[in-house]
Amino acid sequence: MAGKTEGIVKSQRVNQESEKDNSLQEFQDILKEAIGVLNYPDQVFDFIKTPMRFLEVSIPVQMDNGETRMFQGYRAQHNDAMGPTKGGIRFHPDVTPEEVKALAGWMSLKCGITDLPYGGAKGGIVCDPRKMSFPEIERLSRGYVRAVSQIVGPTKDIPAPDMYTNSQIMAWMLDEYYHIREFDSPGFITGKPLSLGGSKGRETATSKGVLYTLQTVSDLKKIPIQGMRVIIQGFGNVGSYLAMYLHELGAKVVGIADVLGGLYDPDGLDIPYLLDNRDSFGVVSNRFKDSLSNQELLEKECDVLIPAAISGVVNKQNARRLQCKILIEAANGPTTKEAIKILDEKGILLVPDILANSGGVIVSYFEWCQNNQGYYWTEELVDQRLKEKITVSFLKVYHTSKTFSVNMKVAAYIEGIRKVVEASRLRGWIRFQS
Ligand SMILES: NC(=O)C1=CN([C@@H]2O[C@H](COP(=O)(O)OP(=O)(O)OC[C@H]3O[C@@H](n4cnc5c(N)ncnc54)[C@H](O)[C@@H]3O)[C@@H](O)[C@H]2O)C=CC1
Ligand SMILES: O=C(O)CCC(=O)C(=O)O
Repeated sequence: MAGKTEGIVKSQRVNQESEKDNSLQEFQDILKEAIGVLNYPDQVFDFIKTPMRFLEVSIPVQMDNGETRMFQGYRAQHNDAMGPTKGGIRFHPDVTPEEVKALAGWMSLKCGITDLPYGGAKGGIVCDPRKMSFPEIERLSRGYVRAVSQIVGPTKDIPAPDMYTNSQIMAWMLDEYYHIREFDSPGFITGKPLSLGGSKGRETATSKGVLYTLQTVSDLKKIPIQGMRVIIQGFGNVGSYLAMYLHELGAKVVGIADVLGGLYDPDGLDIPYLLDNRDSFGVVSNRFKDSLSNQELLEKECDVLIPAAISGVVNKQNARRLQCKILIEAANGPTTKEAIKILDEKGILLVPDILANSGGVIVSYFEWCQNNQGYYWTEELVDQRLKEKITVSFLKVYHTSKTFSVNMKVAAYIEGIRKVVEASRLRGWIRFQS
């Protein structure tokens, strides 16, 4: 085993589970607070607190042993006033209807903040892809598309990757959709492989977006990225590319974690080595001997803490012990509302998920535009437009937080809600005096 990382780090085989998933309640509580700041009537809260459409499906899948197993799947469409709905599909054993509904609501706000012509959606399947063969995952992916095909489509609801799904799964889903609809539009799904109409830069878009928000914060707070000590929880699509970019820019990535535990080195981890040795599910910590748990890692000293895995990991149990100056939410919903209050008291700046991780959906939008045009952009153009859009969105939210004297979380909700409500009012779906 080579590199600086040898012998220093490791983790217990502790799967750091979040508190019981409370995402929908979290979404609704902050929604209510932001609607109060905007002085909108209570009916606005009732209008957007839950998705306008929610589909639950049972998917029969033939397993490799010949038996049929049933899987539960969901698709939530939060609000389509701004355009077709948009959002990823998550494969995870802990997926619940409430979580999918919250994730769809967050997508609406994310699209509102970033000015995308979409509403929010999200899908999920209760499964553990780490324990399935590729043919089983393919049959499940195709079965999901058959089950939800009535409500999705390039002008209705456009799926994409999320946790434990990737471009190969998008390719199977696209192929299945073609069989069902006989409508050859690659714009049915984004995050596809390049050879099937994917966009350059989508694979790295979410991590690039997080990086650009961090660069803006670094300028505002005068903390240079060079030498910045960063801890990242999650070493999958988002966390691993982010670690690589930060490492290349001279930051010291002192900690990373995956589902099995955390690795820590105050002198900086050997990121290229870890990238070369992680498996296809973003796990690398099992290559090292135990010394540190995933939970302990979050509490280590650093300048910037970036949860990039699951929800609820920063909560009232550990928030007081955090030692970072800035927390950037790359995952969806990693910080509970009680924890956000504690971070406010401690003077820790939180950059919220619906802003920080919006790079993924921004480049998904670019992919959909390219599919609709049939004209494909260079990686430089994608990157330049992503940087521009996410930086403008960041500054808008930052300005709103100052105008209303609220934290960045509430400010981001305010910006998202404004757009969803404006589009809904113009359509005549909701009426009120303001
Ligand atoms: N992929 C994308 O484009 C976007 C992803 N996100 C969010 O970012 C987060 C990560 O997504 P991806 O990187 O795509 O997922 P991924 O499936 O590529 O990687 C997930 C990573 O999290 C780790 N992990 C899983 N459970 C964990 C736990 N209990 N404790 C610590 N680590 C754990 C895994 O070991 C893996 O390293 C999710 O919250 C997702 O919703 C948000 C916007 C877009
Ligand atoms: O790329 C997309 O359309 C959606 C990505 C996503 O699911 C998210 O931002 O949480």
